Amino acid sequence: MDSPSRSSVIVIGAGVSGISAAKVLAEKGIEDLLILEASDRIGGRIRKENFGGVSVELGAGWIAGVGGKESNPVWDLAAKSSLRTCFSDYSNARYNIYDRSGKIFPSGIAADSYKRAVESAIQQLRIQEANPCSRDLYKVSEPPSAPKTPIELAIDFILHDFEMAEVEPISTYVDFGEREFLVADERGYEHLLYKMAEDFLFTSGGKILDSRLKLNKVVRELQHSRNGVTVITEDGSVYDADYVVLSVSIGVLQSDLISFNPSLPRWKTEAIQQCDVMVYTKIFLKFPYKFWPCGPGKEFFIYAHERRGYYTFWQHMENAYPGSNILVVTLTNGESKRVEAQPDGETLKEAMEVLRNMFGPDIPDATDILVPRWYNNRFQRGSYSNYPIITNDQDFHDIKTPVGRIFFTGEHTSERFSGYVHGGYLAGIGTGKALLEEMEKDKERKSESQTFLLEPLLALTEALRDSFDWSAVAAEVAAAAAIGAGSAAMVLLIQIAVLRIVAQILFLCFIKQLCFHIPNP
Ligand SMILES: Cc1cc2nc3c(=O)[nH]c(=O)nc-3n(C[C@H](O)[C@H](O)[C@H](O)COP(=O)(O)OP(=O)(O)OC[C@H]3O[C@@H](n4cnc5c(N)ncnc54)[C@H](O)[C@@H]3O)c2cc1C
Repeated sequence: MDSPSRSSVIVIGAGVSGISAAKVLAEKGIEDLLILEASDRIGGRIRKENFGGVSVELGAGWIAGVGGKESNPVWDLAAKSSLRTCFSDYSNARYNIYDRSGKIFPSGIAADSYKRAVESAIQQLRIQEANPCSRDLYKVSEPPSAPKTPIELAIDFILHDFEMAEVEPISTYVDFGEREFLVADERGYEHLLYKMAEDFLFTSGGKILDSRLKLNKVVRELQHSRNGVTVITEDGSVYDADYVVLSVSIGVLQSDLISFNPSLPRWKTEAIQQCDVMVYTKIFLKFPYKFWPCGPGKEFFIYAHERRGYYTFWQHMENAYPGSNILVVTLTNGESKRVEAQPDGETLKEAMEVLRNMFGPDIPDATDILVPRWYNNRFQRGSYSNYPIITNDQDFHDIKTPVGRIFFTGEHTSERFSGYVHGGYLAGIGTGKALLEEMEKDKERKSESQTFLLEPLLALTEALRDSFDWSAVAAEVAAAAAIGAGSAAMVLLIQIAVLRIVAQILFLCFIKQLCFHIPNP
């Protein structure tokens, strides 16, 4: 447990948005800045792990949105940090759709089904654009019309759960581009965060600056008032700050991990509850050798099953790490939650059965499996925010609007890029700047109100002091003495005189106090 301390700003969460907000503040000279992170590492949903001899990305893996008119800032950071990436195009997956007997659907059938599914999704979008009140009509994993055949189900899953560009309302997005690059670097995607933070969170020897970043600090309560915020962590530590930047995920905001005292206003809690949370799970399987096709256009393949999203989307890691013999299968939402709740051995059995359906009974067993659990992680509660495709501007506005001295950031507060690393990065920068402006305004308000009110109040104090008639009090006391010692009248007069002096002193003290504690207007 730490002893109480006070900072100008406390940032809660050391994911990409928390770090980018903190960087903006640190660069503008906010020295007493503190980051509190619940887990034992920085990165949040950017997380690498060593598996099967290479670094695999359990969370974000792609730098999405490259090659357009505007430059994606995360792509720029990656270039500056010499992060190794490889081009990755999962739209090719549509030509590698396997049925349950291991046959690949002829490309004509696949292309036709795909075209029909895209057209139907776009048609739904148009209906929704014309009738924005029906926003609940169209949500991921609630396909507008229920497709019947396994191939249609598989395509529908790919289109909606992977939000492929064809069905996104592109008009609302700044064009960072449609190309995607897979991070293939042993240092992991998180290397970008270490690079971002190296100037202000680490010593020159690479050690964490304990005065700036505290790990394993699970924030449980925020007590806030117009004068500041008190942050209380699970281990009983108490930290005071003028402002807090809260960068935890939308899933955490929807959970009861952090309580607010006083409670958040209704407009805020309603906006938070409006947003869906997507669960997206990449399961990694290590094999003794390759048995899947590996040529150009074969990085991704799809399994068409009558159960939507059942081990549908597969990728091999030969492009990123040749010779690694690793396959990745992606599950989402209901299937993710189901798999998170069962032992990994069960998941391995299911995945092997699917692979044997596609590639025959003689393929080798996987030698290792890695199943991330984003939904059951109480510091995440899901993978990323998933706003219904047509979302009311007011919801975005309310989700990021500060409540008193608590500022909200995170990928879910990014209107144009929610769900993405660059969304989190840009949201953090935006929140850092907004907070700096607020701090500046606060300073101006304080000095204005002080010069505005302080001077007249001080003048009033002086005038009262000067106008106090000491000689009249002395005369009253002398007159009382003349009337005669011991008389009741004299005692009364002396009491009145003393009371007047005490009242005057108290009044002067009160005015002085008032001058120095003028609250913010
Ligand atoms: C499986 C998966 C795949 C993804 N794929 C991609 C992709 O390919 N490309 C892409 O651009 N994006 C992808 N994303 C999304 C991307 O990872 C996120 O949008 C982004 O990393 C979110 O950053 P953030 O700072 O908003 O939140 P986070 O990274 O979640 O940071 C919040 C931090 O707050 C901490 N925290 C939570 N509660 C508390 C508490 N009570 N007290 C203190 N600290 C707390 C958490 O531990 C965490 O470190 C993926 C995400 C997942 C999970």
